[in-house]
Amino acid sequence: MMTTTTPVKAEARNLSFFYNGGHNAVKNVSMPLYENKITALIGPSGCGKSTFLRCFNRMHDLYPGNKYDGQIIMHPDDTNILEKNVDPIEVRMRISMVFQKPNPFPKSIYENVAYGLRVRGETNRRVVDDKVEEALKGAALWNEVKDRLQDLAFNLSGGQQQRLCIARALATDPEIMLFDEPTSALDPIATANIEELMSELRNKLTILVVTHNMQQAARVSDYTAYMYLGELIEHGETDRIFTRPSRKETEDYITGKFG
Ligand SMILES: Nc1ncnc2c1ncn2[C@@H]1O[C@H](COP(=O)(O)OP(=O)(O)OP(=O)(O)O)[C@@H](O)[C@H]1O
Repeated sequence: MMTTTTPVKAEARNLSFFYNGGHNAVKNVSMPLYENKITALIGPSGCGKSTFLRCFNRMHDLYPGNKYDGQIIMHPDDTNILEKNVDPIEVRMRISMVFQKPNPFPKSIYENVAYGLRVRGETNRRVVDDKVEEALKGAALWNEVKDRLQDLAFNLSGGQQQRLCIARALATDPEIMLFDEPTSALDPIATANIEELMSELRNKLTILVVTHNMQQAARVSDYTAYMYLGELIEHGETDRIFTRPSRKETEDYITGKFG
């Protein structure tokens, strides 16, 4: 049984985010990500789920004029990853991201997975080989690609490409993985594979996943957060959120009366 003593891996503290021009897409959100747990973010289109998720790996830094307010604290080191003096590249090694559509680089399967290690400056061939193998195994793709590591990544199926992107994200040993609607471009079988993989990955890292699919949130997550108009309406254990939500807005959304 889960208890309130579950360790917190990271937490948003009074986090707000403003897009260039001032649009306030995330409003004063405080929320924990429990360690070795999957937290699902649900809510109607445009409520700020992706914006919130992208704060965790400083994706918004890539566009000038965007502004964060508040903190995202990583534990156990208590680093506020939004601090100006924290290197966003390092943050992205610790907190990696998998996107909605598989987005492999126009490189070989091997080089896709080795990418983060090369960025880190790893040149030892043996070390890179081992890491690539480990990451592909971690992403349940090794058996399918071990004899064709030099093939172009684009030759893989959509579901394989998404697992390759997970392997690429795993290669730098992240502590947290962010998934932004990771299965919305995939068929039901590839979706089931990714969901199973997420459940396994939870044993070694912490996951935050945005999903439109409430069945998916109920199936894969330990905690669920419901967002609306940039605000966090409710956060709690998934079983409770889906059976006994404490806010009327959450109930209306999950029962399909709204959104
Ligand atoms: N690059 C951007 N510049 C300005 N506003 C943006 C930008 N991206 C998103 N927004 C706005 O921020 C708000 C939140 O968008 P966001 O994509 O985070 O919502 P979402 O809940 O993930 O939606 P969806 O489920 O449709 O993906 C929306 O009002 C959106 O129009």
